[in-house]
Amino acid sequence: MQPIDQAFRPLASRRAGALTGRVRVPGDKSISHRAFLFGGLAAGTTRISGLLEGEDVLATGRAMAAMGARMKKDGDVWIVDGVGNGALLEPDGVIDFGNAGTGVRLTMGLVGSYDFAATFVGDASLSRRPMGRVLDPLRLMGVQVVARSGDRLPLSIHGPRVAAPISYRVPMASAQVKSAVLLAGLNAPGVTTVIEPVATRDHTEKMLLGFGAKLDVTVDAEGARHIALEGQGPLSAAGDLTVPGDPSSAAFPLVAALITPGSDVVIENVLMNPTRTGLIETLLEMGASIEIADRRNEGGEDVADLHVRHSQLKGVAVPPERAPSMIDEYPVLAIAAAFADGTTLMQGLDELRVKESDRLSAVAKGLEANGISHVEGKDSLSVTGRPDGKGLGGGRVDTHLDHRIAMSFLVLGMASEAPVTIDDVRMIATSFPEFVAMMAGLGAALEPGSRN
Ligand SMILES: O=C(O)C1=C[C@@H](OP(=O)(O)O)[C@@H](O)[C@H](O)C1
Ligand SMILES: C=C(OP(=O)(O)O)C(=O)O
Repeated sequence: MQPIDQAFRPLASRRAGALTGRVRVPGDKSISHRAFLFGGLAAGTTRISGLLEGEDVLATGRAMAAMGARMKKDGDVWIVDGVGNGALLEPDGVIDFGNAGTGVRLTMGLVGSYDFAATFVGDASLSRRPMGRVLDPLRLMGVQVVARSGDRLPLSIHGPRVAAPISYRVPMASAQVKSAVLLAGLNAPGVTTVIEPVATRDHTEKMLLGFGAKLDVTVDAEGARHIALEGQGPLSAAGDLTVPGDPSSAAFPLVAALITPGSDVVIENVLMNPTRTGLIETLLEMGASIEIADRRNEGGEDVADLHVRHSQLKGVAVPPERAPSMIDEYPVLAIAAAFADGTTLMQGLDELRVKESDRLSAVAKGLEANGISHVEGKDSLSVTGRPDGKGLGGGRVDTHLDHRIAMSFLVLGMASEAPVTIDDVRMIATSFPEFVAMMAGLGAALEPGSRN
């Protein structure tokens, strides 16, 4: 049967020998969203280099422009003129965030403490994802919400005349929820505190400090982080801001090189913030040859060049407490595990069920279609590998509007015995528009696939 959406663009990936060369992945997606958000909010001009121009981040840029920020490009640099803290304008129309969970959740937080209405929509994937995790703390601050049942998009919010600062303990490991509450606190009088029992990526805290916010982080006896933000203070433009390479994008050429015999690849300028390096740690435990070269600090973040060579991997148990530092990397770790000697056990994966797709189920179905031995649990996945790749591949993978499922299974096809086809390549542009060209430049064979 023909797919209903005639625009689906299948892509096939087949084994074509070693991957070699030097590459630079695009800017970090989390930092790029925040660069547009904080640059658009802070008074003055912020010049952003290395910004990821993926669809998710551009949606955040458009949202900030709809609320009064001005942005333009000068060569490779984005120049953002912000409105000043507390001075966002009511958007005229509906704000469309497409596929972007980070974009919509952080922006809902940011505007939640404004006495105006804002309406948010997204694509079919985003409209299935839970928004209650952000709306619940916003309601405590006095925000009115009209949402589809189950707190899903499309939804409208209207902030109170004066938002109440709150102290909020984040019930799940989520940097998006932490950030949404802090951003709402920027326009509330007094101190808003987020208590984070499990540490997640810290870009919001670091960048808010860089923009001059008064923010204080302490750790209690149980190890929970308390992030206290003083609301309604001035935010001033950060001047020049450089976005380092995205470790979640680097994960794809990294795993592709590890599993494809003869490969030797350097990935330059990768963010090495410890809240983001769980995949590298895990792959090193699996026996990966990854040389972390030229560690340096750029704009307040550690970066390094990763020199990766094909390696014989072995299965490991990934500790569940590592999940927040590699949450977006489990799909591609499952592909690395398919080539490891023995079984790789991944636990603590409940959050994977509420990403762009139910990633636990999407990965398991993709592994199934390609002859990879695995067990899917409620919040776990174990994968048993075939180091020679024999008998692997030959399947067609449903990507469910999920860029990371698409890229992970294309990486599988680079080393499996039979080719792998994904149903649709388009979502890759949300986070890594250069992926297909970059991988082809390293020697991968990617070509249009058949529609059925
Ligand atoms: O704050 C961020 O920039 C992100 C946080 C994570 O989501 P959760 O907060 O839902 O874990 C991650 O999966 C997402 O890609 C980016
Ligand atoms: C989960 C992701 O993004 P988001 O939540 O921003 O859609 C991701 O990029 O893997």
